[in-house]
Amino acid sequence: MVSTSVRSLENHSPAHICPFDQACSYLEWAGKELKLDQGLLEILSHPRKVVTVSIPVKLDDGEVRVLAGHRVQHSDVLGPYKGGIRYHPAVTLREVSALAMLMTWKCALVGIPYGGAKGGIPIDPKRYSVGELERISRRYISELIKDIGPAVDIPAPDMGTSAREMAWMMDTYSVNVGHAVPGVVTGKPLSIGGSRGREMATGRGVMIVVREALADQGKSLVGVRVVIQGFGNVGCAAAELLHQEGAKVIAVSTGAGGVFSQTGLDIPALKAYAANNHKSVAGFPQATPISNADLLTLPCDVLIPAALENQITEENVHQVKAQIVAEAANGPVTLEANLSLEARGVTVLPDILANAGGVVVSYLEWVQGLSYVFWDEERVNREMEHLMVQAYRQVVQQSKARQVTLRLAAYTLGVGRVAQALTDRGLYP
Ligand SMILES: NC(=O)C1=CN([C@@H]2O[C@H](COP(=O)(O)OP(=O)(O)OC[C@H]3O[C@@H](n4cnc5c(N)ncnc54)[C@H](OP(=O)(O)O)[C@@H]3O)[C@@H](O)[C@H]2O)C=CC1
Ligand SMILES: O=C(O)CCC(=O)C(=O)O
Repeated sequence: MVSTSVRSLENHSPAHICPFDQACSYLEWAGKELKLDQGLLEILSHPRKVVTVSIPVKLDDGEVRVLAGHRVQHSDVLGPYKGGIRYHPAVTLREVSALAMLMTWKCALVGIPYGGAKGGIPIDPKRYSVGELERISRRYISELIKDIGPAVDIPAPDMGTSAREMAWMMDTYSVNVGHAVPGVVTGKPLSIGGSRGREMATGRGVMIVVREALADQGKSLVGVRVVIQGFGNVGCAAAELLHQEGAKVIAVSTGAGGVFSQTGLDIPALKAYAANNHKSVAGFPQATPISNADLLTLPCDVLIPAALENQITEENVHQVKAQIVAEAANGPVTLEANLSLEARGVTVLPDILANAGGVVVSYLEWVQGLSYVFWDEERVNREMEHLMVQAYRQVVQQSKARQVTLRLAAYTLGVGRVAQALTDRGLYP
């Protein structure tokens, strides 16, 4: 019944493309390729649990506002629910449900023992003070106290949240249960059991997967022209690491617009500039301003959407000129646009593979916490790289074996593993 309610909710997605319908379409595509029973697909297209809580918050000026806080738990067939928490004005229950489903396939694909979940609050964090954000985060987690835990559901950062919010959430959970429980969230500060390497992990995973895809085409990262939409946790780390490896990052953007340089941007200087400019890249010297729409259609070798879903659609896909599209964001390319890119021979590195570095290091953080042994950054990066390269290779192998694109290969692996586990556990038929 829960999923019926998710499916019947109105879509308020900005581009009028429903992220949950998109996620279900990708699932149906994989299910068809795997010849899964309709009943099994029906189970997989329904989140197991959907929670929406009210978050009353007293603002600094004395006004009381009641916010909605969502947590969608899609599947726990392979292990505890796992997935980030998003603070963004466009958050809806359907979007969170889509992102929760993607987490399930992602964890299964990279072989970590988790299910999938996601959370979100429809707010623009830039419009709230630090004190207000702390009150919102603490109340949200208090309301979800019975639904989360280190063996039940483990949140992490996503858009608009970071180690700071995870620390507040870990503290609130711990105070409620009466003792410190670092394992209830990942992406925490190092001081309370976070892992070295987590902050850069998603961007590092993107760099690794792009590097492997280029190597399969007989190329290296050196001199490759890269365009990145989004300069937050993921986009900035990807830019920095690709720049370090010799790639030429020619354009990046934030919500307010982007900057472009034909000869390549000085990424360390741009990072420092954005840090002092409210995280915006606008006005960066020695670069030309560019709109987000134009940035997506720049001639380049690698295009990395690292912001929101539904950025490459039927409307603009024919103008995309990249040879490789690496989905650092979740769901940035619609199914129709993906088919169009694939038909033109563009290599699409799908989200559940390309951005899995974050959840992989979250897993390594959880493992370190449970064993009370913490690793140096070199070891974390090595273990992560091993899992990412292994997943990439499995996707390539599946693509060859089934004669399908990397997208369908990744989805058949992720969905197929969850379907197998569901059957083995006796949950189906
Ligand atoms: N954090 C993580 O570990 C992981 C994140 N992801 C995914 O990566 C994506 C980005 O997440 P993350 O980097 O953490 O989020 P952040 O909040 O750290 O950064 C988001 C970036 O995207 C920009 N942005 C927002 N809207 C637009 C827009 N319409 N056009 C261009 N840029 C825009 C923001 O700019 P501004 O500040 O102006 O709004 C900001 O630079 C999301 O899809 C997320 O789900 C996936 C796996 C793990
Ligand atoms: O690190 C995590 O647990 C989740 C990261 C995430 O939300 C994602 O991969 O989309």
